[in-house]
Amino acid sequence: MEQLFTEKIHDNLYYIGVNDRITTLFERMWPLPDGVAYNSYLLTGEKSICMDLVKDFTVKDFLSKVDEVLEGKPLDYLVINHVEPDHSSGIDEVLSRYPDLHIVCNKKTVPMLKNYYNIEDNLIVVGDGESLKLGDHEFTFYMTPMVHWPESMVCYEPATKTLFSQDIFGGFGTLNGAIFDDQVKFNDYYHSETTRYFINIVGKYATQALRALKKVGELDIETICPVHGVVWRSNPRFIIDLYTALAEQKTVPGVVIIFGSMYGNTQRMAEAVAKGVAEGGITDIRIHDIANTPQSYLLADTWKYRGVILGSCSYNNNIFPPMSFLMEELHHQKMKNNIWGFFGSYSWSGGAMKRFKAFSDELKLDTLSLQPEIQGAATKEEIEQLKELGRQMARRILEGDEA
Ligand SMILES: Cc1cc2nc3c(=O)[nH]c(=O)nc-3n(C[C@H](O)[C@H](O)[C@H](O)COP(=O)(O)O)c2cc1C
Repeated sequence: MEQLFTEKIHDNLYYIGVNDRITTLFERMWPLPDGVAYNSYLLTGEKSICMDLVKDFTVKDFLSKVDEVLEGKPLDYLVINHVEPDHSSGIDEVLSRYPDLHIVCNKKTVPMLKNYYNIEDNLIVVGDGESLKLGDHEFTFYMTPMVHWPESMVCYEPATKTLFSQDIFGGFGTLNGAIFDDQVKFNDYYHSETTRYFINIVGKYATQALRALKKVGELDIETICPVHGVVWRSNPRFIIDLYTALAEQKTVPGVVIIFGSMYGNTQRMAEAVAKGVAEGGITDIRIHDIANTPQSYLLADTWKYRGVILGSCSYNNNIFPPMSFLMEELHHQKMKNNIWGFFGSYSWSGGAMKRFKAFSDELKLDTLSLQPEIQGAATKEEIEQLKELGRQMARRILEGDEA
């Protein structure tokens, strides 16, 4: 069991979240090498109000924290900014402890609460830009649809300039004793875990995220309380700017090469391409074997690097299946700021290169003209061609930098 602690954020506002060090894959897909926190917040005063809940198996710790702050007083309201079960599946136990609890939500949340939890009573429905007084606290709600669920909203308390931002501004990683941005070395660890969280969870809704960030950016904010990751009390602008840069997909002038290879021939081709990229003057180059690297990190690097080069062997008249899965996810991401390169290998009638071409055409990708398709083991001349593909990519990236 984790060390239980609550933390005062300011007068009448407490952190009552929990760390999950047990779940190894977020949404059963995205690796959690250092767990994740489910943040929840408790406001006290004339009425007690909880902002979002926690995942069902952590609810016992959560309820202990509620007890610690409320000292036997009842919980009056629960604001559900987002129904995703990592923030709501503890609700049955919370309701059995506090049966008179009223739930504040929006109209899209109502059918979801019925659908997941058979909850229909004691609901207070708020709309976009609407204010609501609960005891001596007053909140304004803003809808942020599809960031990253349809019913997602944020809740702002003007009196304290506090934003309860649900998944927006969240990141992977537990909170290790400290909860505030000024208590952690954000750039050492949380930065990459926040970036990966954004790309894996929110990335495919980047357009909606930009819309939400614009709305939120107009508020006068002193504290941001997200449902994952650190609480921003010293420099909330930092996380707003980081999320905005991610939503705009600002790429760096480097190249990621992702290859799929069963017997090593395509891997050797990837090494030759990388050599060409390096010869072309690019210093930031990553190579991933698609079979060894979780999709989560592949998506993070394709989002990050301006140059993306995919290479694959053929498999049953098609492309290597893990590459097919990656392309399906990349299709959802709708990335706009990359330069793409492709190479394929085959032995008889091919398959990989056809898929790459269809992918590039369908998404109207900015693709390099040289697209080597190589039978079996690459010859000396073909290795030179692969290096030229790398050099072509480097030229495009560096030209772009000068422009
Ligand atoms: C199970 C399997 C299925 C394959 N399917 C095809 C295919 O449909 N068309 C083709 O041209 N080559 C096919 N190949 C051949 C490989 O694409 C070819 O051997 C390639 O050079 C393998 O590259 P690698 O050494 O990087 O794994 C297949 C190979 C295997 C083992």
